[in-house]
Amino acid sequence: MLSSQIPSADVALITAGPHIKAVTNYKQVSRTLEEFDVEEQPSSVLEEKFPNLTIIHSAVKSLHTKSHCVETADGRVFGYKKLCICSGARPKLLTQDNPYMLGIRDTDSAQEFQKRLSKAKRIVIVGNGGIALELVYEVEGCEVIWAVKDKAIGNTFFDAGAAQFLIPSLEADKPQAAAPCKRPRFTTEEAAPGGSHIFTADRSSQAYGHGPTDSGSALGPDWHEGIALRGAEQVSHRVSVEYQCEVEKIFTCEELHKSPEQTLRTECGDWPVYVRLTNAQTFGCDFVVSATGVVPNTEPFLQGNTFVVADDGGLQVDDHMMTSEADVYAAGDVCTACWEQSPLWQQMRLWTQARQMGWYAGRCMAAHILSEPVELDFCFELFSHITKFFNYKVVLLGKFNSQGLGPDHELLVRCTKGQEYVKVVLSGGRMVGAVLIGETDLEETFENLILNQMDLTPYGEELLNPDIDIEDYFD
Ligand SMILES: Cc1cc2nc3c(=O)[nH]c(=O)nc-3n(C[C@H](O)[C@H](O)[C@H](O)COP(=O)(O)OP(=O)(O)OC[C@H]3O[C@@H](n4cnc5c(N)ncnc54)[C@H](O)[C@@H]3O)c2cc1C
Ligand SMILES: NC(=O)C1=CN([C@@H]2O[C@H](COP(=O)(O)OP(=O)(O)OC[C@H]3O[C@@H](n4cnc5c(N)ncnc54)[C@H](OP(=O)(O)O)[C@@H]3O)[C@@H](O)[C@H]2O)C=CC1
Repeated sequence: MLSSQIPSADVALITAGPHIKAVTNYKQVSRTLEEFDVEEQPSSVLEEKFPNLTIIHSAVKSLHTKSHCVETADGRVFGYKKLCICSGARPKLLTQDNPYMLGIRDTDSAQEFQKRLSKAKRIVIVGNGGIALELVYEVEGCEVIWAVKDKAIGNTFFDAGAAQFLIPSLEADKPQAAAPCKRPRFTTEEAAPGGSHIFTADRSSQAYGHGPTDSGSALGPDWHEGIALRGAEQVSHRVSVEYQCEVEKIFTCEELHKSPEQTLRTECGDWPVYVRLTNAQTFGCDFVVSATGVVPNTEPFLQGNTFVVADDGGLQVDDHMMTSEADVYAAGDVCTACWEQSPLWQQMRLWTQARQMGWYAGRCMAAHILSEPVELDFCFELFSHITKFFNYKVVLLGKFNSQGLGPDHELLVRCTKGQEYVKVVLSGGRMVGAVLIGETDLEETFENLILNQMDLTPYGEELLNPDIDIEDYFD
């Protein structure tokens, strides 16, 4: 964006990773919904496209905001007029430096996971968000113990109703895999019918350890396509969910023998590592995956500077993506949106938002240089995300999980077992959020209803009547 907005300016992209990730097959699905792939591309492709762009492969070691320069690990110093920090995030592991604990973020950590999985008979996955949801569905040939601290699966994306809809997919055999990806999207250095029903719910809603200098870009959508996630056993799916529990202790047999706790010693068997959960169950396994969220990669930028950092560790940015330091912007997973937000948008650390923020930050930087006005982009009006879980298309809109809403909101749900799950969140009779699982074809209509804040009270439950063509209805 920056290179195209100011062709006369020198633009440098400094990256610690060996590859450049590019957005391909971009498709605007509706006003705010977008779909795209993420692929590695040689630096030369981008440099050819933008003659004013130089790509520098080295990690930033330090930032000197007063003198407006950055120093890279290979000893070079680059001055800047404007700087945008887009250093992403890294896995927030349960424990650091445990050889039996893995996080998944980039190509290298995904390959390490794949390698260890190929020899594994049982793994424990901790966490209840995006990565855990993907892994429990994709992993085959290995028993999976999934420890979640909530009452239902997928708390970051779903409520208990949607979780209930998805659970049978974990228990059934997986459908025949789709045509395999012709080529892997990422490389490493080395290898360049049930019946429909409708009801109104009640009113209360219900690996790693890489430092910043050796971290690669986060994997993109469909990262597991093209890599086999198969363990050492002849089983398809075998997932046991341990609800409402956290990890109390992770230990090896050797540690156990030295332990004064007699009771624990009896739990020792042939597994390399053991996980004791707060529900008093202990599981031996080959390794543990900590899929417990991310921490923004801010380290090399903080020292000697006075950035205001948000509670979640991200660099605070205003509605122009500016940090508290002059001429320094931030976008993507590393930043925390601290402007007065639209009541229908919230930040989630996702590809979609990283792309939108990067694009908007580029526009803001250019506008500031050219002394032009710039307004907060429309994409921040409404939260929207398209993804896939358990082989279902998933669309999330607005306050899809009733985030921040008081008790006076209403949920409408329509569910057809094995086919679709549709949930609408209404506040004061107006639609403020929706979860669409399956091929519902409702995203555009619901997006419009959320954006135009039409009073839907007269329609009541008819809103989700499967016999009414809602698209026609609101045309
Ligand atoms: C396994 C997995 C699956 C995911 N699936 C999805 C999905 O399906 N849909 C979705 O929307 N989101 C998904 N995400 C989230 C998404 O990948 C991230 O939100 C997104 O990549 C953030 O983009 P970013 O540019 O801010 O950070 P990143 O993609 O992490 O890029 C940060 C870049 O900064 C570089 N860097 C870091 N420190 C330095 C330094 N000191 N000097 C120089 N360079 C540095 C890194 O090398 C990297 O290139 C997934 C994440 C993971 C881990
Ligand atoms: N398809 C998609 O859109 C995908 C998106 N992603 C993104 O990639 C990033 C990394 O994914 P992921 O690591 O799954 O992060 P998420 O933020 O999605 O989920 C983290 C999960 O771990 C839980 N958790 C946090 N701390 C602990 C703990 N100490 N013990 C047990 N559970 C804990 C969180 O609970 P709580 O919320 O209560 O803190 C939450 O359920 C995220 O930004 C995610 O949005 C990843 C994969 C797929």
